[in-house]
Amino acid sequence: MRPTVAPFPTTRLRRTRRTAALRALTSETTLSVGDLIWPIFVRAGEGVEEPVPSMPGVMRRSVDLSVAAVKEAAALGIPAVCIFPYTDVSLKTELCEEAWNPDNLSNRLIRAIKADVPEIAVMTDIALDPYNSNGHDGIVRDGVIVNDETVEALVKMALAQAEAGADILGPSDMMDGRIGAIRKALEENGHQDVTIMSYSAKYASAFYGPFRDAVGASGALTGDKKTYQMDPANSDEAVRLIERDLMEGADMVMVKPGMPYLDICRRVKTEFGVPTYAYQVSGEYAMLMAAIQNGWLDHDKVMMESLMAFKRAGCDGILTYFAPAAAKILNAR
Ligand SMILES: NCc1[nH]cc(CCC(=O)O)c1CC(=O)O
Repeated sequence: MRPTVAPFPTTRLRRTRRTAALRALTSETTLSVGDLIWPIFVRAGEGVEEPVPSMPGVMRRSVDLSVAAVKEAAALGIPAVCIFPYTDVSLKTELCEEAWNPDNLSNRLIRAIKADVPEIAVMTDIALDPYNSNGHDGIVRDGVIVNDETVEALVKMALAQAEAGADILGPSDMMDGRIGAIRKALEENGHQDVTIMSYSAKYASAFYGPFRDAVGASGALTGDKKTYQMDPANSDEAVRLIERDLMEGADMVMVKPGMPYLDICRRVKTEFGVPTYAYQVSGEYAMLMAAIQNGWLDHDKVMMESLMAFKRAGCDGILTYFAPAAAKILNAR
């Protein structure tokens, strides 16, 4: 499509920008509460709420207070939350067994939410990093992140989460073959209606730093994640990964990080037309909040503009730490 423009002054593009009513009529994209997925951090204890220093406004909460927060999110109309556990170092091992413990923090929170706030969709994270003494998303053998053995572990993790009642599984590990293996296991174990949102195009990014603080994985990580996460230079490879994951049984696909990768979002939506999501990650949030706290950017305006940009780029939804704040503004309109 090529928009046509007659020569000035026949066309004056400012005409449709003159009033709020005309701007509303010509607005091409909408952002609504239904587009938001809220990532939350859960920790052990009861009645505990502690701030994540590198993510101003973001908390780690114990299961009871997480449920209360999720209840508020549901009341705001937010359709989904995504759970990330802050795991005590004593539970981290080289084989990451805690990842598929039916009673680990994350699985306990899934059950608690499903019991108290059944209407909200619960999304999970499938990767070994919160449980790995090496801080990697996969099992490490002789310094190598081994693919196939990791996939077996991820399948066990996925089944435990489905068993706990998760609605959306989110494999974020970037191993090869994991979507197919998880889909097959779900089909074989009576979980045919559980959806998978694959972190298909996940880049080896410097923007995940604050998240690794939030889940307590920063100290543990040796080296980087470049042998499994993508090279930020690549775009064609993202298209191959998306197609591969769709063929293996992903229902929804994700691009991550978000703002620096909107070209990838647009390309994925245009080429496949599937439910497409982006993750506005911890570093993007921290970057905006740091400028906001310095008085250099306006919180509400920059938050809403950044979220609208995802919609304009073709995303159907956004994982964002701003979800409750954005929902409040959208509901007040
Ligand atoms: N595999 C774990 C995972 N799931 C989501 C994020 C990052 C989220 C964020 O930065 O907000 C990460 C970190 C990583 O891959 O190192």
